[in-house]
Amino acid sequence: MERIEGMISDIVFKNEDNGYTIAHLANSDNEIVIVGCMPTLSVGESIEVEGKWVNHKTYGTQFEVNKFMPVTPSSLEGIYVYLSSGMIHGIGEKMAKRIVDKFGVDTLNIIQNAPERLKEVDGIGSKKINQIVKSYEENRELRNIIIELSPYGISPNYCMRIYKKYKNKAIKIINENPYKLAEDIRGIGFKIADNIANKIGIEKDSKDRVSQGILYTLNQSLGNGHTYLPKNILLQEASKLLEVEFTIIEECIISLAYDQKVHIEKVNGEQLVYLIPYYLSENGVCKQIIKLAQFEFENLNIDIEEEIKYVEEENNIKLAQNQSLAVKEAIENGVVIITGGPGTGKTTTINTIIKIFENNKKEVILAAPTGRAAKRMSETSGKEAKTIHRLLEMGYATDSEELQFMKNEEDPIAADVIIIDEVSMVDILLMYSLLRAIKPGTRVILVGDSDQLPSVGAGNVLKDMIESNVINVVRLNEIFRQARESMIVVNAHKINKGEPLFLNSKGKDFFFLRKGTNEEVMQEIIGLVNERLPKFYKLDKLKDIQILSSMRKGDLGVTNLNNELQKYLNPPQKFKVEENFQKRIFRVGDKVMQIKNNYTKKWENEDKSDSGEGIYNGDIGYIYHIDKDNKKIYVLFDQIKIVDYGYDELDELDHSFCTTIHKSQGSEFPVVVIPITWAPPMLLSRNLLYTAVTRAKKLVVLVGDVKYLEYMIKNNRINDRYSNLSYKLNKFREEGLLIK
Ligand SMILES: Nc1ncnc2c1ncn2[C@@H]1O[C@H](COP(=O)(O)OP(=O)(O)OP(=O)(O)O)[C@@H](O)[C@H]1O
Repeated sequence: MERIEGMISDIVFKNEDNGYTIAHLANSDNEIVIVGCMPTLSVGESIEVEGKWVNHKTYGTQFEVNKFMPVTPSSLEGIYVYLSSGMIHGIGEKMAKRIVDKFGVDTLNIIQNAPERLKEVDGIGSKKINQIVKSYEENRELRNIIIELSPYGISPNYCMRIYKKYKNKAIKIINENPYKLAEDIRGIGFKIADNIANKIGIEKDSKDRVSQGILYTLNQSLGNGHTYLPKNILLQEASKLLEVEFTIIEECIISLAYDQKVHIEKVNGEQLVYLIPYYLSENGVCKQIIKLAQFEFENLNIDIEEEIKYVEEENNIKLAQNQSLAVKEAIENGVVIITGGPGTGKTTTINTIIKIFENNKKEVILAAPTGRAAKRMSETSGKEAKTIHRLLEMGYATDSEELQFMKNEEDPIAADVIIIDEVSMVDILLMYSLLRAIKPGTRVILVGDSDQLPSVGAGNVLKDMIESNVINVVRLNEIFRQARESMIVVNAHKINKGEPLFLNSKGKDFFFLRKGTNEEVMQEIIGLVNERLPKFYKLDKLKDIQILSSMRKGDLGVTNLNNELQKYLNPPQKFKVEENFQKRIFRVGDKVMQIKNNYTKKWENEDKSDSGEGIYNGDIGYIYHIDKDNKKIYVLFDQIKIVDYGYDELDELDHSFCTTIHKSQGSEFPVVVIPITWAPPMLLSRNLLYTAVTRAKKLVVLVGDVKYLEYMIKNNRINDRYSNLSYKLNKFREEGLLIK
């Protein structure tokens, strides 16, 4: 039996007769679906459930509840979480437990009114008491948040997140607009915010509530990649959420449009509703691409054929017809897209383009959407490549607390040619930020593989641009001899075409190991990564091998795989310091991943002779040192960058012995191991398999049941995204604004 604690964020179904309930339970790790007899459950309630994971044929992985019990936020657990949260200097988890064991519910009262009594706890002397009292005072705001929000069922853990986000403005913000919590705090949904609003006395059909519900619905849809929602879909979704009539929602949509919070666009008689930044970005991308593409360049006075020949001789290759075409298009046009799968010569083409421009004294700048993709581009081109964020000089403007791009139309990037790699990962907002910072006259070359997973953020930018037929596109479709020898490359192309794969050819680099149950798959993966692969291929088990899973939850999901793999790949040892944090163990030597962009996170090398800023979503590092006294974990990224994380920043780190396929986008690893087992159909998709397989450079090992592999190859149901970019590019062209 497993136990999970969390807060009820949604009740999906309740049978009033027998109490059978389906609900969402959210905690700091994730949100899960729980099912069982829980007749008294209400949204916002903190509970602990006991039961087991099951796979439902239609609804996927669920937690079947045997027993559930309420957790009162002001209970000992709450006080313990508050004390051990890292907010109170001088108290760690063990000390917090000793204090709570000693004083129980009276703990906070003792700290405030009789701190001397803390001496009754082992390990606390006068110095520590002073520290505790001082930070207790400093934490007045957090305490107030806990007191104020506890009655709404918000646990201290969430209070801490709220505090971290809003600091001392928290109470004011929540009282003015409790719905902001749903937008800003991971794990708090609209329903919980709505619960607070309800208790504050906000009416069900009040304009504020309905407007917030509409904005929330649109914000949620961004998570599915949509840049807008058709009005009829928005009405349905919002009325499900708000339980009010369509007419009220419609009125509020109009008034939101009037207040310039949303934009309503009519397309072929249908109304589409956008959040403003997404509307501006979609239009902005169209306009800017047009300007860049329409620019009439002065003749470079070069013989392109000769230039290509020169580079070919220098590198002892002969470009394929489409590679030469790509080079020509790049030289003659303001904008070109070069697309192709693995091994089709994108890198070779980019390098030829760079050489020709540089031979002609043109300044070429390279960039990619992630740190890892930029690093790889630097390695393959031998020339510095930046992240797009760095290229756009993300930073703080004077008098502003918001991070923004310093490069824009007023201060554009100075370059003759800008080449962007891995464009499939660029979302609509970033594409607009990039294009608006490029002045007409600069050539833009966008390179990517449109069959990879689309960007995490909204939009389907690369695919839409290609499908629009408005921008010059060169498709590289020849797989070169050298690449053809790799079954990884050959099979990747087969996956794309929906064909059966070549598996287990002797001496090759693509294997499928058949295993039946989840337990067998798990044991096989552990055996492979811990012993057989490192021994046979002389690999470093942590650095060279990456396990990728399509899911977070379940036996073979990322969370569980990480827990299991940690036991084998970095087991506890006497000299290895470790720290428990929210049910996870962080241990020196652990492989970890930064899970959100942190543009201002500082790093230094060991002797402090080099330093910089920025650790990005998906960056992988290793725990290097844990300083328990100062509550800090030091992580080493890229072999030189040492970054310290306070215990209150550990929600930015995940273990990464195994990561999701989504997070692996833009990265490459020598060896990739992927469990292939049952998962919800949307996670058994062709492009997820394609992205996972193409991350490997030397070896792919799939472990599981071949029937799911076959299902994935056939399942080409790409989750459609609402995006209007392709349509708009065409519209502009029809109106004569774009000369192809
Ligand atoms: N015109 C060519 N003639 C012969 N070999 C080529 C040619 N172009 C590329 N190759 C070779 O084909 C292989 C794949 O090329 P390249 O690395 O440029 O492709 P890519 O599309 O960037 O691949 P990936 O996405 O897998 O990195 C390399 O070994 C490269 O040397």
